[in-house]
Amino acid sequence: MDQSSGGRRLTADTESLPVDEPTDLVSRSRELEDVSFGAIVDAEQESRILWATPGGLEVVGRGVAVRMSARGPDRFDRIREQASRAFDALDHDGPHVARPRAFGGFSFHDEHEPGPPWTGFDAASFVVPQILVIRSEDGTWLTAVGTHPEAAIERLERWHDRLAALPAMQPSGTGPGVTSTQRTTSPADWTDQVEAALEQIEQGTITKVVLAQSLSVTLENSVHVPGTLERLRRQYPNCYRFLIANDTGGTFFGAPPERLVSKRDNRVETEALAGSVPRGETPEEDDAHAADMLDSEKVQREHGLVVEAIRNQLEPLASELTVDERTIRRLATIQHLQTPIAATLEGESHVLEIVEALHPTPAVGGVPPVAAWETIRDTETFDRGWYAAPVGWFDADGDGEFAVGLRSGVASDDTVTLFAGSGIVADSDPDDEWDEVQLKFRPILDELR
Ligand SMILES: C=C(O[C@H]1C=CC=C(C(=O)O)[C@@H]1O)C(=O)O
Repeated sequence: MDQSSGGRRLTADTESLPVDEPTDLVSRSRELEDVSFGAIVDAEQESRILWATPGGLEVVGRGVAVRMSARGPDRFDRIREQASRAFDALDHDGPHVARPRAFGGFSFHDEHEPGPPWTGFDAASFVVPQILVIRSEDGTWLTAVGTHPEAAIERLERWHDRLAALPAMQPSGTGPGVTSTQRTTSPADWTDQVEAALEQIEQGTITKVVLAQSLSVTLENSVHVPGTLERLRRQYPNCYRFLIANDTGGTFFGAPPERLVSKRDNRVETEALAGSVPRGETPEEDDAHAADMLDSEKVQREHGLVVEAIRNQLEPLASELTVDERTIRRLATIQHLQTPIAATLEGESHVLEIVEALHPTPAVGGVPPVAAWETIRDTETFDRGWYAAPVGWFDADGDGEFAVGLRSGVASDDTVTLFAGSGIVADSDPDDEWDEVQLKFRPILDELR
């Protein structure tokens, strides 16, 4: 079975596919002349993905060879079970860089029920696309995935011809224009929310919580997400870029600065990214803001909580763990405090196990995690959906890479809903935190204007 429209659905509650039935995924690859990635994902009502890393890997995918989805607290395990059914008998003929991967992500919390603007975004959902174009230092590759060799080869050849007919370059265009914006949280509500969180911090229920806001942006014209991402690439070249479009019309996209995890064999790299100051108008002003952040006891404490939580989560899985020096991460509109963290895994782990262990770090959740989540749930008046949650890919070996879905928005029709948050610790000032959240809306908002 190899349906062009839906692919095989491996949902957690589908009992018709026995757990141990090997599925026979076949993939075939061939090298390509360069093609326009934007043009490949420029389709409507079809599942599409785009993934690009600061390290230089870029992937676009179309169609669904296999779909995996799950809900509930064991959603990470359920996806892994479905992945092993899909990938165990994989027959890939092509270089390693061109291998098939499953792309997707998770909602922030496992209680998530998809509804507008998150229609079609389950608590966990991944696809192995039927067509992948992969660009890296090893060249540009086209990979076709099917359920038997003839189908994969036929698809490969058909798409090779089709891509040759596409423009090699596509203009990235201009923003669609903003008609109006609507906040979920007024400045007065925000002050109340932050003060209530500060009270909880004083009482000792929590030490840190990341509170977020959402901003619904009504557009003059519908947004062209691939073009928006191309413009974001120029502004934020050292950030991830992603697009996940499901076949019901919703597209989650963004340019997050934060890596949740990358895993290759037994090597894991992650980071703590927390603490923010604006960019300055001049290099001197930039440096002064950065120096303020380095000197701030409050920011150091806020950041330290993230480093400690990541260390505690990774240590039981690692034979060696290194925490690097804190540095300044400078982006076009904001600067952050960043600590790279790396580990060698003790045994064999799937990247999804690491994702599960780390998410949510206190850079997007809080300390302690359960009480912080309760504060988020009781405070925020909107659904975080996939905002601030893991988004990325894994392969048949259990390797993969995930970013944190920040500096992001979900687009449908003429609306994009943006999300941004900020870490609240003792001594946080509601007005400063408000300003910080507005800065974090800017990457996407600036490209929509
Ligand atoms: C929660 C967000 O940012 C996180 C990442 C970097 C700095 C952060 C901060 O300083 O609060 C946040 O932890 C967001 O962008 O919505």
